[in-house]
Amino acid sequence: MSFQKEPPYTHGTVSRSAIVLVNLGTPDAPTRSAVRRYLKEFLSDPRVVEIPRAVWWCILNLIILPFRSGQSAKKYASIWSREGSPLKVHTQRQAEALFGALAERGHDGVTVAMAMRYGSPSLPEVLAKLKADGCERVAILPAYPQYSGTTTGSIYDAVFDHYRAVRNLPELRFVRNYHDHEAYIRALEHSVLAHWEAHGRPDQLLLSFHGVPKRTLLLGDPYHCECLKTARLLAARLKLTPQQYVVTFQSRFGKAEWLQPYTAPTLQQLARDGVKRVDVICPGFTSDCLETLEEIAMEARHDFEAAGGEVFHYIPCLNESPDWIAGLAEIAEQHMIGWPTMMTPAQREAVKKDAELGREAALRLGASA
Ligand SMILES: C=CC1=C(C)c2cc3[nH]c(cc4nc(cc5[nH]c(cc1n2)c(C)c5CCC(=O)O)C(CCC(=O)O)=C4C)c(C)c3C=C
Ligand SMILES: [Fe+2]
Ligand SMILES: [Fe+2]
Repeated sequence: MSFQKEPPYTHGTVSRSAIVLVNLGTPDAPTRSAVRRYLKEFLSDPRVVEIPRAVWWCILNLIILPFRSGQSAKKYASIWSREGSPLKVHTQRQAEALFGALAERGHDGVTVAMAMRYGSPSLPEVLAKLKADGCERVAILPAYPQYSGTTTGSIYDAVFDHYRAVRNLPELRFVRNYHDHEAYIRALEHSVLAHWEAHGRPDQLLLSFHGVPKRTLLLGDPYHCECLKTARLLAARLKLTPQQYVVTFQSRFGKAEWLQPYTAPTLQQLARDGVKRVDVICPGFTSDCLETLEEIAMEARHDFEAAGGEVFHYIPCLNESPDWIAGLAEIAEQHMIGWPTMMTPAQREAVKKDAELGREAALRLGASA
């Protein structure tokens, strides 16, 4: 292990602060080879699949990647937009809107960047760029409201791994979760109410969260409890009785038991039980993506209708809704307490000048060494 060469510390610099909005990641293109590259990186993360490495290496490389890459590529092709993968497009727009919202709240000196845990732009490249730009304070804001070791925990790993080689570290803050944050629940509530105002109310509201292996719950992962709390808080805001909503888990992967009840069989059962209209919301996803647009809005709709259900509504993710951008700004603000984010133009000028002085000093030192 060797540390990076860095410019010498320049005393008295008014440095910058940054928020990094981090999402899961997505392939670069809806093609077999791009999906394979993405799945290989994602599914090689020991936080995601907790199977002894040698055994998993064989399963992943000999079975999963050869078969799943092509199948998933077809699914990605069905949701791909002209601008690219919906997950990345929404995360980028959220970052831009968050920058605007923070500026409006007076946090002029704050950079907002987006990064992907897998694929691009990668966390290491984004964190390195922030350092090069003189950011000495970094807050990591995962796109996941509910904490899970498989997602949020893995972002912590990637951030720490990156900084292992850095000598002069920034001040670091992590948003661990916001499953019960007032601003998040409020944004969900408004999104559901707006949908019901436009389209009327369903017989049942189904809240579908991404699943994880049941084993992770038994080993202490709080994800399941946080999903249930989100659901309970949202149902209370919507004044729903326990009979009017159901919580399910989707996207099961492999043969092991995952969190139950599963989304698709529940929808089929609801249809068989005579539920005519169901509305589905996916509160654990803050951006629409493959799992919501294909697995829910296409596949799950088909499952419900094929089992006799009549009307299926998918309520979109929070994406760039003004309520959610305000929510993100509130959450970010709470993690910037104590940061000198309200820079005057003179202070910003000083940042630039100090950075130039630092570079010049580094060059002089380099030349005389
Ligand atoms: C193999 C195990 C998986 C675990 C554990 C897991 C947890 C998990 N994932 C999300 C959010 C997303 N997952 C997405 C896609 C996706 N997830 C898995 C597997 C696991 N996820 C796979 C193999 C895939 C790829 C698609 C496929 O081949 O089926 C996505 C969408 C990405 C996109 O490009 O649109 C998201 C978002 C959470 C929140 C989570 C645990 C809480
Ligand atoms: Fe997933
Ligand atoms: Fe899926």
